[in-house]
Amino acid sequence: MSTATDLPIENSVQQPDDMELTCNTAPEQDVSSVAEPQTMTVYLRVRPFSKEELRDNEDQGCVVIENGQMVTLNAPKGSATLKSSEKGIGMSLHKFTFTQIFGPEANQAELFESTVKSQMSDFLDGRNSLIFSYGVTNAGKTFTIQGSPKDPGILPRVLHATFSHMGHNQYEGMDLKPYLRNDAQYLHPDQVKQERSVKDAIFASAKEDGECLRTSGGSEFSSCSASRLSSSVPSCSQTGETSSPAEAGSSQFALWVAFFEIYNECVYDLLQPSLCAKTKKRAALRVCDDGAGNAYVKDLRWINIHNLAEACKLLQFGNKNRSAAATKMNQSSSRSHSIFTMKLLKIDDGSVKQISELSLCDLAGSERCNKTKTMGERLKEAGNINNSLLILGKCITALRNNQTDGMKSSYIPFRESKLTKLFQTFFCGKGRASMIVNINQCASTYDETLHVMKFSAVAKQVVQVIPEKPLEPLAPCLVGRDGKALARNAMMDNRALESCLSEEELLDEEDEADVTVMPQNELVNIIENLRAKLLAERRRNLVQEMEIRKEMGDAMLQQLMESEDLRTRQIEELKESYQEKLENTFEMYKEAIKEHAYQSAMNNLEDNYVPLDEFTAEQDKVEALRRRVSELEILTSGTGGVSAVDQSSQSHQSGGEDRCKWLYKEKCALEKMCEDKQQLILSLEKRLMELSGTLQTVRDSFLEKSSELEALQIKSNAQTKSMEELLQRDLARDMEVSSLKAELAKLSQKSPVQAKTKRGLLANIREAVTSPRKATSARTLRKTPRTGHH
Ligand SMILES: Nc1ncnc2c1ncn2[C@@H]1O[C@H](COP(=O)(O)OP(=O)(O)OP(=O)(O)O)[C@@H](O)[C@H]1O
Repeated sequence: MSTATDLPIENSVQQPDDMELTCNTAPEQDVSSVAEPQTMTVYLRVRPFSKEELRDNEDQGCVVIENGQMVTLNAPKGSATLKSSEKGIGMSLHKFTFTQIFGPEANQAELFESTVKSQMSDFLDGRNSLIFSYGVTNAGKTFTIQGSPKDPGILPRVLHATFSHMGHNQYEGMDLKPYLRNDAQYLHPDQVKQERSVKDAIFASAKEDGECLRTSGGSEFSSCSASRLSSSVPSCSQTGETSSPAEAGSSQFALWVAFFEIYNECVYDLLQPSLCAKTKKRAALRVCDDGAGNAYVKDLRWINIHNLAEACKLLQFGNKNRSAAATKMNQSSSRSHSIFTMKLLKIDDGSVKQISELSLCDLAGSERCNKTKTMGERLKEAGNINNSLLILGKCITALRNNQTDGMKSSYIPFRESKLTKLFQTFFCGKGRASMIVNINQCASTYDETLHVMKFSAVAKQVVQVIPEKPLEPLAPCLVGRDGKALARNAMMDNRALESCLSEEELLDEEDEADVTVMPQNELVNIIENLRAKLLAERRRNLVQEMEIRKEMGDAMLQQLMESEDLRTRQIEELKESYQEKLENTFEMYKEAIKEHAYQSAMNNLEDNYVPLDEFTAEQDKVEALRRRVSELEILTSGTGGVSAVDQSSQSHQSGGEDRCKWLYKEKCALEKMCEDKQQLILSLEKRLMELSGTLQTVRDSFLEKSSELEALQIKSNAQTKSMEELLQRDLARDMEVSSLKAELAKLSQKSPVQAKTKRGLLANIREAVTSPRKATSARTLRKTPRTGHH
């Protein structure tokens, strides 16, 4: 078994020729019992050339099957691939390996035996499976899935094997029916009746069509396949590959099938009887969510079948409804993805114990518009087909990328197409998917075939985790006749699904759950759960909010304290600076006052200057007077006690009293004088201050005036200069005038006419009046220029 080393589509184009694209090869492995992750199983089937193709020289050796697992693709002449490789872009030869390759000679039985059987076992053992065929149009996809009446494909063989497995243990009740995606429900007898009538109607219609088609020879698949299969194909139980009916014990089985197609992104039920009436427009079905993340087709018709013949009739009926539209490449080309789904209900004691699903999907052709020369409606179809295939490719690439790079979790666009939405569960651990790639060997479709091969190279790198036991959610939830759930496995393994889904997808509101079909108590439970979740979420949010608020409060407090500190420091600094400034100002004032006091003192000294002799004499006088005063004071104070002095100076008493009075008066006068002097000093000081102020003002104004004066001086200097210049010019002119006068005088002395002119205008007029001859000549003289002018 080789290892998976395939490169993604983008990279593989640039690989060197000798590099191989490989995939896991496990043809013989029974994967049903393996719980280990596996890469997706991808088979290749190469169909034989048709006569027309050989005639058209389509065989150019494009596809060379090297061995059971490897194939080489050689770009033929005229293909875009060859042209690109000639330009140095890409290469002309590509190698691919597959789980197993089936050449043109491989028949349907071989294919079934080697491919689908393991998944068949899964299905019969209660696990889900998906098989889809992929390839360009006309590559043999439908042939592989359905086959022909002579050569039945995988689907009839699966059905045959299933009925063989069920044997006689079929549940005949028809009152247990699949419900939603993985559940089952009990039906009322009325509902059972209804089911039967629907089935009969389909079979009646199929019978008519069968007759019609048989006569025209156009039927691809008919009930004759059933008889062919029954006679030629051994059942699984016969080959011992799956559990036999005996092993199933007392369990009974019910097989329900549905057949639908996805056409232009709309889901249509292929088992709707009304479809046979061609005038009626088909009703598109909705893809809903069952509440556990599984998509299902709402209102899809499920038919309970009991044998292969019934299954074949349904297939025939459904095929007729398929949107088979002619294209240039294949007149019977299917333009839709058709899905045939089987649901096997394992019933014990009248209740469903297990439900498994097996879907076979026949994808529409993967061709591109330019090849098919599609127009109008066909172009729209091609767009939708290619889009859903593109989304499938995207999903598979994203799955592979997420799996190869554990750190990566890119969005997987399952919800972007109906096809991938329905297949999603198979890629998320809820079932196994395998792919059968169909190719033709035609040179004309080489480029498309190469694209398909590259896609499959990516697909087979997708890892699937297949559980050993059936998954819990696959076990059914039984819904009673009243619509209430009868049993439910509480364990919902959403983890696997969530790991594949992005948050975006989980919150996708478009993904509507079909609540109308849910029983009431389940809805109540859902509401309760949601309420509990909401409460828990609110609580968590509240705690989170409180924590955030606390954090914010702490941060703000810290910030406030820091700013408070800063402000206190700033205030201290300001206080200090102001204090300093104040002290400086105070010192300045002190100095100024001192200076002023000194100046005042000096001025006073000058004013009150007294010569030294006078001052000494005066001082002596004052001293004498002071002595006398003190004597007198002694005398006056001791009048009563000192009788001796009284007696000795009795005669001088009256004179002393006078003297004392005088001295007292003198003293008072001196004190008054001192006081006056003091007042004078004060007033002088005041006056001095005023004068200083005035002086300052005068000085300021003086300075101002000086500067003005200076400016005026400069201006006047300039004016003086200009005046001087003018004067000089006048002087020069005067001199010129005087010289001219002198010259004139000289000339007048020489010529009398000139002198006469000098006499003035009045004298001239007078002279003209007195002398008519002269006046005429003067007139003549005045006229002359005028005449000359004319
Ligand atoms: N393995 C095969 N052996 C013989 N004939 C085959 C084989 N595979 C396909 N064919 C024939 O090739 C033709 C085209 O096959 P088929 O209709 O299955 O192609 P397809 O891929 O389903 O095309 P589309 O996508 O348009 O539906 C049919 O006539 C079919 O019988």
